[in-house]
Amino acid sequence: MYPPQTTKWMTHGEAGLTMFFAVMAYLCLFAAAKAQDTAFAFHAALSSAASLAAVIAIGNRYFERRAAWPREINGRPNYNMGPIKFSAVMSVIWGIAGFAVGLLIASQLAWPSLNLDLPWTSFGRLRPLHTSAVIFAFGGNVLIASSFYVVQKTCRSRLAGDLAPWFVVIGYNYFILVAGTGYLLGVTQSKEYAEPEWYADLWLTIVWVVYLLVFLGTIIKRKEPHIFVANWFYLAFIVTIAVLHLGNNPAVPVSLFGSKSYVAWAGVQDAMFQWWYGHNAVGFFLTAGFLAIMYYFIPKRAERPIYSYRLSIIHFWSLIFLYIWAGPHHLHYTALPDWAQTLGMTFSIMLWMPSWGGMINGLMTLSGAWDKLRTDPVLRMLVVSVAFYGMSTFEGPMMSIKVVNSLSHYTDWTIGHVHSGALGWVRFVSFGALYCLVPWLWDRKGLYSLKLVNWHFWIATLGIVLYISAMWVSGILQGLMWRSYTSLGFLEYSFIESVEAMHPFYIIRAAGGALFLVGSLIMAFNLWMTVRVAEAEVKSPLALQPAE
Ligand code: HEM
Ligand code: HEM
Ligand SMILES: [Cu+2]
Repeated sequence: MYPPQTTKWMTHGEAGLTMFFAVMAYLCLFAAAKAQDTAFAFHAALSSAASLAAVIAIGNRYFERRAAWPREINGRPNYNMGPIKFSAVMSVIWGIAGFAVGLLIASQLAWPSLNLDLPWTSFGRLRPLHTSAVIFAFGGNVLIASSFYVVQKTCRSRLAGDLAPWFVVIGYNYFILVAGTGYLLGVTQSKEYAEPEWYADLWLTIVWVVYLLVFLGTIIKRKEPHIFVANWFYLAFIVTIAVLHLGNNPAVPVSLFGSKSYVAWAGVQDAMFQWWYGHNAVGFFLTAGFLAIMYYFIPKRAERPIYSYRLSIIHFWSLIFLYIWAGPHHLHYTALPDWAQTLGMTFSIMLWMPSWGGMINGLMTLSGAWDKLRTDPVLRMLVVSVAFYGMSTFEGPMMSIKVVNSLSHYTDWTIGHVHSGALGWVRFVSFGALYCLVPWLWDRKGLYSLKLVNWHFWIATLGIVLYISAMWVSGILQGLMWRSYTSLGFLEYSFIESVEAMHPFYIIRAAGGALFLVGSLIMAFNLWMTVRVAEAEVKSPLALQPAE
């Protein structure tokens, strides 16, 4: 916090960060000069420029800010909303980019000539760009923005740290920029959902630790005795992602000045680490974090208390305990010992129960307010997301059963499962949260247009239905074609015949993706107009300015 006197001083954070970035600017410039490959040179030069920009930005902020800020505004803590606004805007931008790349790779699978015969635009490089953009860039920003909002409001305390929250949101988005441009340039450590190379991983580690400190610090100085359940889910998300990131990514760089590294683990241990990570990234990034959103935004929007607070606590502990063990269901029928596969399957089946407990808790929160589904499309989006959550957490345990997996694995069925969770659950709950957050953050009475939310809802829902039903049919068809034998024991179909059979479904999927993208453009327009023209919340002209 700023010292109370009116003479202006640099805070420890401002001075420390300025020095840190000044040193970084120099070191990165040095690394760029010594670089062994062009991608590394590019990233080092970019980081040097970014560090310099950070020094200038911190200096500017110091000269322009006041000497001291009020601790309270109208009897409420001086909440820090600036970094949240930044993250919310970034999430929409990345979301649209990620969906557009999704549509492009979907079209490439239908019409391979769209690969353009260039390395930068090939499916292999664009696919991780898509997955990282939608999961980490869109999803990550929604999670950071909403967690910073929820933790402040439910703890009734301003975000811990002064520059630290800004460091988290800008640092995180810088990580995404480095990761994404790296994929296009062919930099990857070839671990799914953990593709960024060692230097990007190190940077993310620093950012993530600061994120944890800001979140914990805010909880520690809370004025509310109770820690609301959403914060438990956010905390599990932050802590577990840190552990997963550290466990999956130890690597030895070939050179300190080159992008290539070799992962420390080898063979089946590497596979196990990778899917312990991959599965729990689903469990703690795509599930726990968004469940936190569910537990705050649905009650808030429906103006009802959580159906059962006790169930939410049981939901929390059982979910985090069971998720951690289920990773081996990604490695059925591989070199992984059979007992480990069976363990993964068993825990996956058990996982169905807490998942549905959470779903029921979310849906039943609407008891007594069901009529709002008719009038409030934002609430409808939130509730339908929970229904999709229920659907994909029924499908997942089913697919983890070994005999079912022997059909579904390697096929589009998995892709369908992913997108029913990703589009139906993760995206819809995020859209709902953004529709709530933007008017709150910019002090608007409401959204620019609820009608447009309604259009978004129906267009996107149609897109999801087209996407996942096409993948179910093509996945099962693929699986059955691959395992069908003639009476003489030969394979009935060549592989290329199964590829040909997919063509119509890939077109349907691309159409579904296009609809989903159109829906999100409608959302971006609506949110933009909300900030620009929607009626502002009436404020007293004497109201104090919040510190951002
Ligand atoms: C416009 C919407 C979208 C389209 C058209 C789309 C399309 C695709 C395509 C074509 C693939 C590659 C499938 C393959 O390799 O056979 C893919 C993979 C993937 N997408 Fe999307 N996607 C969309 C939105 C999303 C969203 C919102 C998420 C969010 C969380 C997501 C997460 C993933 C993941 C995790 C994979 C990898 C799946 C796996 O390896 O099993 N996608 N997507
Ligand atoms: C109880 C909950 C769940 C269980 C037990 C479960 C189980 C499974 C299984 C068995 C697979 C297929 C593995 C394979 O054959 O390769 C899978 C893949 C996947 N699931 Fe789930 N799932 C659950 C929920 C979810 C949810 C809610 C999401 C998304 C938000 C999700 C995202 C994914 C992704 C991204 C993959 C693809 C991983 C890859 O191969 O790249 N899952 N899941
Ligand atoms: Cu899994």
